[in-house]
Amino acid sequence: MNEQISDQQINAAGHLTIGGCDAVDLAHRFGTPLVVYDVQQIRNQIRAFKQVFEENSVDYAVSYASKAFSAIAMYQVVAAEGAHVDVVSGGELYTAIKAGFPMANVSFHGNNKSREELEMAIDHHVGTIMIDNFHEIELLADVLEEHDAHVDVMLRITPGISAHTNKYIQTGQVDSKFGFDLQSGQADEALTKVLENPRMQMKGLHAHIGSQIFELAGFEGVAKKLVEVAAHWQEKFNYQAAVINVGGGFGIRYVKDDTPLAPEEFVAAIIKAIKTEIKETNLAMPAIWIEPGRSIAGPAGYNLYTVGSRKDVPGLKPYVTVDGGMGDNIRPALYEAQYETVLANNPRAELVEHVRVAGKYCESGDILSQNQALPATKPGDVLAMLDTGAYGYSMASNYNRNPRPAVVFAEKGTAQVVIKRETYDDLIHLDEPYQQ
Ligand SMILES: Cc1ncc(COP(=O)(O)O)c(C=O)c1O
Ligand SMILES: N[C@@H](CCCC[NH3+])C(=O)O
Repeated sequence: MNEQISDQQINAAGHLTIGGCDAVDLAHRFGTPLVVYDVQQIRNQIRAFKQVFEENSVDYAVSYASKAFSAIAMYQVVAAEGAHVDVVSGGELYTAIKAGFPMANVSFHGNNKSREELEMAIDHHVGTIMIDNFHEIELLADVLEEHDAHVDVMLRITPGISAHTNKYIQTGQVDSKFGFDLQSGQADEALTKVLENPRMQMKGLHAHIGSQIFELAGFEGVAKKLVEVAAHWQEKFNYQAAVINVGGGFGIRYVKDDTPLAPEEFVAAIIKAIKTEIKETNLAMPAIWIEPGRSIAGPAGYNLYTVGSRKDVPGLKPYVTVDGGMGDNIRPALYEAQYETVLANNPRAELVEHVRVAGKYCESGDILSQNQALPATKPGDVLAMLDTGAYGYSMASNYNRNPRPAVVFAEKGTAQVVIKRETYDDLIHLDEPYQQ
């Protein structure tokens, strides 16, 4: 029996529900593979983060890292909940613009923003540019001059902290492609350049140590480090940081063995660490910004699949194959990420076997789960993979020319398509015949 499914999520028919909608009905109505978000859960997590700051009387911004899942509908929900967003590309920015997201609450990240992307940000009055490197300082200075514009900026520093997580998703260690190095004096040099430029308003400093982190120490360490840098900048440059942004990375539970604190508990510890450190300095308490992506989008998302073929070989774990796979969720193949999967039409059914949930892609590594306990299944059954809302659809591909799934938002018993399923015509839409 899966502990991630509460009794309230099972309806009278014994089916899994998502946002009050029957998951089997959703699969039949919209087809599979299908990505479904429980919108209330997105709202609840944003509210939980905001509440921690409010209870601690700290000026703050909860800035949803939209790389976890970007869609017009998602920006609308985040805006309605009064959170900010961070974007990392012209495409995410464009989507936020089309959603009518308040541009003052957008932060633009990225370690190689192009001139066109920076121009787009300046033209649309993006709130904050998160400067990552010296090339960007020059490029932004040029764009601001040409557009006769001003903008708030923050400097991303590399805090020199190796977070305890998969090495592919660590970002804060000294040897990282992101941000200004501290020890070699690059961060100081970057600050000098920004302070010299009257078109850049230096708002504060940022660091992000990685993703899917379970341990408090990394977050407390980054909080402490950022205050140290802020104190050093005040002493050396007489510069007062108005904002300290500690990034995101709060780990979530995917499988039974994952036992993270609740995401908002990480944030409470960060606030405490910053408050404690600030007392050791003459700094005024800055605003604290966080950038959670996974913890807002992840637990709210479900991938629904229909069971098709099956392969049994004596002595080997069976393969139960579904109609999606690495094209809609690359994380198991890329990071050996693990998920829980349940039978949507009877999540409480007795578990009778351990199987591999295989995808339909032409790749041996396309296994969504290596060891999933399941009840008896047959072709046509609907499986629901849990906690797929972050970095699932957002990293989806058209490998094997499979169309990407539809995305549905479910709330209070109503379901709406927020991203249509791709069609075969969508797949060839950009193709041009070769004139040979
Ligand atoms: C700068 C920055 N902020 C926030 C995030 C969001 O991280 P997560 O989804 O783990 O909360 C990332 C991704 O790791 C990031 O690079
Ligand atoms: N895409 C990664 C996280 C990277 C976060 C972005 N810096 C994942 O699925 O876990």
